[in-house]
Amino acid sequence: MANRQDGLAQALDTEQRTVARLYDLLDVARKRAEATLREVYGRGSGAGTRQAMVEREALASEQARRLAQLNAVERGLCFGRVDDGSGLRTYIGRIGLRDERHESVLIDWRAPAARPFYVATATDPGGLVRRRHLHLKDRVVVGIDDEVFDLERMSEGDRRTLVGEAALLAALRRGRTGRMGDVVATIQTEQDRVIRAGLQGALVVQGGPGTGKTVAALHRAAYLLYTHRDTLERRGVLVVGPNPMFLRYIGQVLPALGETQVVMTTVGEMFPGVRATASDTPAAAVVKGDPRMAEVVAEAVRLRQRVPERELVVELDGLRLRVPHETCARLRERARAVRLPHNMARKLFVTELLKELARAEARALEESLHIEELVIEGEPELSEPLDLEGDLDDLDVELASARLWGEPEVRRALDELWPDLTPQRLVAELLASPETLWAASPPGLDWQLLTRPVEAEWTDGDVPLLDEAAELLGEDDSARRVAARLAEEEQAEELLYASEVLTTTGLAEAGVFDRADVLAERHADDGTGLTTADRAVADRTWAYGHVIVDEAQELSPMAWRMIMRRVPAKSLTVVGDLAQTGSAAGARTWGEVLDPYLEGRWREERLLVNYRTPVEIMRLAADVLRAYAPGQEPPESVREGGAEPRAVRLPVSGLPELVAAELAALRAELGTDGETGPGTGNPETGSGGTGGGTGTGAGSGGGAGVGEGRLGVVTPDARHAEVAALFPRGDLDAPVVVLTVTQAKGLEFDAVVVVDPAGILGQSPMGGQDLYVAVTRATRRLTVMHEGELPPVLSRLA
Ligand SMILES: Nc1ncnc2c1ncn2[C@@H]1O[C@H](COP(=O)(O)OP(=O)(O)OP(=O)(O)O)[C@@H](O)[C@H]1O
Repeated sequence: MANRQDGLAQALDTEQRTVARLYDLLDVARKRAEATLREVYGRGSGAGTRQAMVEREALASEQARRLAQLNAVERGLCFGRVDDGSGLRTYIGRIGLRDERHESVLIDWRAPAARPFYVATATDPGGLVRRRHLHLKDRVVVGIDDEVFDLERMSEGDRRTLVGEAALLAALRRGRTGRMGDVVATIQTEQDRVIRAGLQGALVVQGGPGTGKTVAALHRAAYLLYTHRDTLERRGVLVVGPNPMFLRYIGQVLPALGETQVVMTTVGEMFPGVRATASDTPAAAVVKGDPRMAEVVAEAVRLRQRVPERELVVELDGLRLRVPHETCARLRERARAVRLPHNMARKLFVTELLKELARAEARALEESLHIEELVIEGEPELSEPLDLEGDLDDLDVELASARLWGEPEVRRALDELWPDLTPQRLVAELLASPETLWAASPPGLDWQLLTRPVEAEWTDGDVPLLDEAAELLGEDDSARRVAARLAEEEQAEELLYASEVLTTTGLAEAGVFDRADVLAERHADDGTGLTTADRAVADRTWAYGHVIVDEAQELSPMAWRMIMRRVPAKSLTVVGDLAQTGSAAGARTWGEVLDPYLEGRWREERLLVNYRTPVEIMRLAADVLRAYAPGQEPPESVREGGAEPRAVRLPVSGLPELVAAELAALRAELGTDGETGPGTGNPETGSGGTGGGTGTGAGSGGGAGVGEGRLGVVTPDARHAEVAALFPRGDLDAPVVVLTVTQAKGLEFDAVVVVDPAGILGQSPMGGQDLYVAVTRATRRLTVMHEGELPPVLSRLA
């Protein structure tokens, strides 16, 4: 025993020396980046061409970005080591570092050389004899976990240093922080396959609750940006999540990994300038998500291209300008035939119709002259009838057209026939008009479910319709382009000013980092001061280099159309669980949603191990799954030994007391766990507080707020307000959060109280799936609160 203790102390000592050296190198790298930054600013801003200024900004931006990255990796810089049979040790960390001789001493986790750390297994160790997990608190090595693949090939000394509780389980024992952390230290082999899959093509990641789909998808984003930096920095990566709450939950993961070129959004936010705040009934959501809605929108656009029944008549200064129905119809066909979007084709229609109006004006004038039988004194009487129309040459017509364009009466008439439309106006007016809906809908579509007042707020289901409309209408984006150019110029000036301030005031350390953060956001290539992400977000037609869709089972066919437009190269990661589909408009199979675009050219990886929900809770969840999604298999849990889930019959007014008791029980549990940290028994407690900042989550450096514990109360939609009113308002970081099932999707809590399971089951045709989602959110404790009878599917709790 004494020997083993000595061996461990020795191992800790050795690792400490290595780690200290790595931090020294990190410090050196930071100083270098700071010095370069200082030097760049020191060159002054007044002198030089615009070209020189742009280059200077680009260099500064690159260095600032580097600095931001070096700062982001402070916690848990190095978390692993692999030994091969020849005695070679390779250290794995959040970033790659080289020593003074330019030799690689720390391998970035995304680099190919780091792969063995993630893929070695007992049956296929890939030449490794040992994998070691290092646990750091600040810059100190506080724990070591070893997995030995080949004891025979280890030296006696090394054998004495073997230490080990599985790093993964240690990571999983932490209390939740309310934010997702990164898991670079404990990525599992099956997840590694997902993370490092090639950039090309579409990959579906199907897996039950808690199998690490989200975590793997986000690490994949970081991996792809690292491996295909050139392409993806220019084009960006889009991550689509189910709701803003979820985006806040995962929002910390990528910055902690040092990546800032990722746009995170929801379907409801994907149309610039629109934010979906209302929701549809399940039945309306199904109709809005139906792929036939593309035809409805297209028909709605066509219906706005009108011709007058008999003739167009415009009254102007006492004259009646008439254009016959046939002429208007011919012009409409001609404008449609160019196959341009509506607003572009309008230009053609309007130009031609103005010419017709110019001729009509000449005709009307001629007629009026005839009528008045105008005889001008001293002039010979007209022997020939007037032919003002025939006398018009092209230039006359053009001039007359321009004049007519300025007449409000004429404008009104043109707008009536072929209006300039925004997507918002088209869709709002469509949904507010039963006549148009009826006329635009194919037979069999329940358009009656869609009607709503014209001023109603947007829903998630409306956004793909707006996007569809924008495609068909086309944007006259000249005003937007001018505005964007002005904004860019303004930003460049601000940057210049800020640099001058920095140069004159000197670069205080804190100032460097503040500035670095700002600069790191800026794009190095174009000198405009906008990041790829900034530009992508503002541009509906932006083509991303890669798109990751999380909780992808929720998306309707119309939402898929919108997403596919954003990624013409069809480089996609689609992450979800068909057993958790809560939206009635969502997916039943992956083929059904993807084949229309990919024709079978997608592959699927399955994640089968649940890292969140303990065995005890999963048994109950499996009952729900069997009842409501009989074809689906629940994942296998790695956690066990937790509390058995229980049911409590109570009125809602008793909830605060129940929640307080659950929280106390949880804290007692976490408090105990907090005493027994991973590895050597050293706790890694309390270093991360509330999970803001760069919470490093699993096994690599604290940040989990152990001992606090978070509890989620999950309610049916209809009872959310009533339940939420019983608790002080809490966001994700608060100890108690009240959520609907939709909001809770993708999130997790140490303890969960599910309120009114019958209400959840009955709230939509997908109520069974909703209940499955609700009961799989807990990492430790689950309580079901019911007022009436417990639904039979939960009879295990009776
Ligand atoms: N390799 C790992 N190491 C440590 N923790 C992990 C690992 N994989 C997953 N986890 C943890 O398991 C939990 C569940 O992961 P995640 O939320 O990604 O699952 P999911 O498959 O997206 O779940 P859901 O379908 O319910 O949204 C998270 O706390 C995550 O940090």
